[in-house]
Parts: sequence; structure tokens; C-alpha cells
Amino acid sequence: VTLAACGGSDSGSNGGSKGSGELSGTVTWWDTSTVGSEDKVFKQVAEDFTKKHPKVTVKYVNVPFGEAQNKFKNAAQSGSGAPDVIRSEVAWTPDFASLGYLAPLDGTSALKDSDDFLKQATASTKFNGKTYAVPQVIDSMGIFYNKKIFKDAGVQVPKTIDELKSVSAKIKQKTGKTGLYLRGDDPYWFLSFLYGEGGDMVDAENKTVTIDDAKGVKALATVKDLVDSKAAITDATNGWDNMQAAFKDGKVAMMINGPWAVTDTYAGKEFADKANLGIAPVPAGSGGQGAPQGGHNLAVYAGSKNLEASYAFTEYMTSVETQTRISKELSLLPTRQSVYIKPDVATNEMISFFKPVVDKAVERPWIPEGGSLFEPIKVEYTKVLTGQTTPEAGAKAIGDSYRKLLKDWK
Ligand SMILES: C[C@H]1O[C@H](O[C@H]2[C@H](O)[C@@H](O)[C@@H](O[C@H]3[C@H](O)[C@@H](O)[C@@H](O[C@H]4[C@H](O)[C@@H](O)[C@@H](O)O[C@@H]4CO)O[C@@H]3CO)O[C@@H]2CO)[C@H](O)[C@H](O)[C@@H]1N[C@H]1C[C@@H](CO)[C@H](O)[C@@H](O)[C@@H]1O
Repeated sequence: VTLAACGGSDSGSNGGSKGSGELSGTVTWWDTSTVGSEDKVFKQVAEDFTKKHPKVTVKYVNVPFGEAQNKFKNAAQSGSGAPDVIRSEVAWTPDFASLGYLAPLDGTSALKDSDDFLKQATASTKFNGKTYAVPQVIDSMGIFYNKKIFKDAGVQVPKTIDELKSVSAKIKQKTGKTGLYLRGDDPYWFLSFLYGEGGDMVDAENKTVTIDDAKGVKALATVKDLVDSKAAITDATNGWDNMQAAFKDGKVAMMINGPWAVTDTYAGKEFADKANLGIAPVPAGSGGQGAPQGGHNLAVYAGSKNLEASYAFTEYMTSVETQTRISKELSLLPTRQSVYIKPDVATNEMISFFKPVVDKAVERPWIPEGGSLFEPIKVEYTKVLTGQTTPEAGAKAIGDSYRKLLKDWK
């Protein structure tokens, strides 16, 4: 009896599924979702795979977002300790693919009904004409605001940076609270201000660094002014916890954030009544209005000893059924068009808000170096916000770092 016929597994350490027989063995999945709000749902969903494939054991491992990229690269490079499947942030995917650490998925069971995926979500999964991941969630950013504070202060949601400042001043005067918590230790929070001045990190088409042009300088000056004018408070470290605490406790009226913050925010005392949470587009600057595109894919490690079960797990985790469940339970945005019309999803206010925002979110270049464009911003953005450098010097320093990273770019 050949192995394929009885669908048995080989003797590999992970076990593994051979041929068209029943799947078996272990699939280790590294999830990077937020502990305390998203992780328990993702863990449950992942382990429910075994209901469909009783001979497969799913080993769920939560790896902090800030550590996972390097941890995976080190494990893949050393050939030991890498998971079978990883939640690969949109910028990590071209990076891992260019290093040969991801299994190409074209023609495998991981990719089902791929026309159903949003084009902008698919973009980061392609490298050198092949598909190296499957889109799981897509996101962008908006203003989260506390409706009660806005009512007490008698103000409307700001549409521009100038209105953000005047609304914050009125909130301070009427309620004593600060208008905005502006996260200062994560470069993602700078991007909507950069787009608001009509700027961008680079012009990939013309291989030109643009972040240190006048618009980039103006954007850094804008965020600095929000803090100096006391319209916003910020922190150089521990930004996520401080931002969530300040907003959930009603110490600030607004924060800029994304769908991944919704579940944690609803746990705040100010939002026990979910209706008190408002959501609006990020404010326009002097040169435009735009929010960034982010998100996460699922990718299979090229060295997995259980590819068949890993492909099937990836397909399950990004299926219509699973995306509908994740959207319902966590208000995260699906990457499949067909999921947006499911009743549980179509009636979700957060998803209805973010879908048009995601449709016009500003994409960035899906090149292997794409993720490395953020570290230089992180350093200078925080220094500008805390007065350690000027917008001009900060923008120049970021641009210089980019030109070192992106050889032969102007
Ligand atoms: C500095 C980093 O720059 C980039 O990251 C960009 C990223 O590309 C942008 O898209 C954006 O990410 C959004 C994201 O789209 C959005 O979904 C959300 O994610 C939620 C999840 O939703 C939530 O479930 C949970 O997981 O928690 C997630 C996080 O909240 O928010 C993210 C923004 O936080 O912004 C990132 C910049 O922050 C690089 O890619 C690296 O990550 C780099 N870090 C490492 C680079 C290593 C050198 O290789 C260095 O040695 C290490 O020490 C550094 O840590």
C-alpha cells in the first residue's frame, strides 16, 4: 500500500500529509495579533481547524508584532525554529519572499477564489510574478472620538488640521481635557500628516526619495505644532498603552488609530456604551487628505515539513467563513470582497466606515526595502515631537537614510 493511497504521514518531526490523503501532523502558526484583545479570537479560530482536520494539530504561538519580523528571519536563516505559517505584515512579505523564506503558493490549495481578494490587498503578496502570501486583513486609519466630550464642548469633528487645533482649544477650555493623543513612538502615525501636506515617503515610479522635500518638512512642522500648541499630547515610548489608556479613560477626546484598536477601545469605561465611540476621516492638511494602507497576510515557510497541511490552514484562515467570523468578533476589515456584504459585516459601523477609507488609502511601494523605510521616520519623528531636532533637520536625516538604503535612487 503506497503512502499516498492511505494518506498516512511521513516520519518527519512535524509528521506531515502526503498525497491526497487526509491531512495530518502539526502546523505551527506564529500570530502577531494584539494580546488581550485580538489574540484570544485568533487562537480559537486557528484551533478550530482541527474540527475540519482531526489529524492535524495546530500549535498557536503569539509573537509580538515588534519582534516577529526579525525572529522569523533568524529562524529561517538558521533553519531551525521557524513556524509552518506566519502572520506576515504587508511590508514583511516582499522582504521574506526576496530572501527565499516563503513557499510560492500559486497552484496550491492555499489560494482559493483569489479573484475575490481586494486588489490593494493582493499587491503586497506578489513578488517577481509569484504569489507568496494570502491577504488576511487590510487596514487604514481614522479619527476615533469621544462623542460625549464633543457634546459637552459643543464642537464638531475636525476636517482639517486648523479645525483640529480650534476644536482642541475649545475642548480644553470647556472640559479641561486635551483634544488629541498623537502616538509619537510609531512612524505609522506620521503618514496621514505627510499625505495631508501632499507628500509621500518616496516616488517609487521615478526612484526618487521625496520625504525630505518641502512637503515632508511641513508635515513634521505640523505634528510638532500640534504638540507645542497643546492641541495634542504624545509620548516618546510606550505609545500604544498610553494612547489606549488616555482615550479609554476619557482623558483625551480623540486619537488617530485603526480597526485593530476597536476591540481594545470598546473595553474602556468611556465606551461601555459603544455608541459613544465616533469615527471620522483623518484631518486634511494644507496639501491634501489621505490615510495609509496597512494590514497582514498569511505566508507559508518554505522549509515547512508539512506543506500540504500548511496550505490548507492558510486557506482556512483566509476563507470567506473565517474572515466573516473575524470581522464580526473583532471589527477587522476583510480582504475578500464577498465578505463585505455578509449581514454581520455589512451592519458593522466600524467596517462600513473603514472600507471607503481603505479603498482610497495611500499605498506604498511593495519592495523588499519597503518596511525599512519606517525605522528612519521613527527616529526623527520622535525627536521632532520631543524638540530634540527641527523639522528641517529631521526630514533631511530621513532622506539621507533612504538614499543609503535605496541605492541609485535620487
Ligand atoms: C519599525 C517597523 O517599521 C515597519 O512596520 C510598519 C508597517 O510596515 C506598516 O504597515 C505599519 O504597520 C501597522 C500595521 O499595518 C497595522 O495593521 C497595525 O498593526 C497592528 C496589528 O494590526 C495588530 O493585529 C497587532 O499585530 O499589532 C500591530 C501593531 O500595532 O499597526 C502597525 C503600526 O504599528 O507601521 C509599521 C511601523 O510601525 C516594518 O515593517 C517593521 O515592522 C519595523 N519593525 C521592525 C523592524 C526591524 C528591522 O528589520 C527591527 O529590528 C525591529 O525591532 C522592528 O520591530
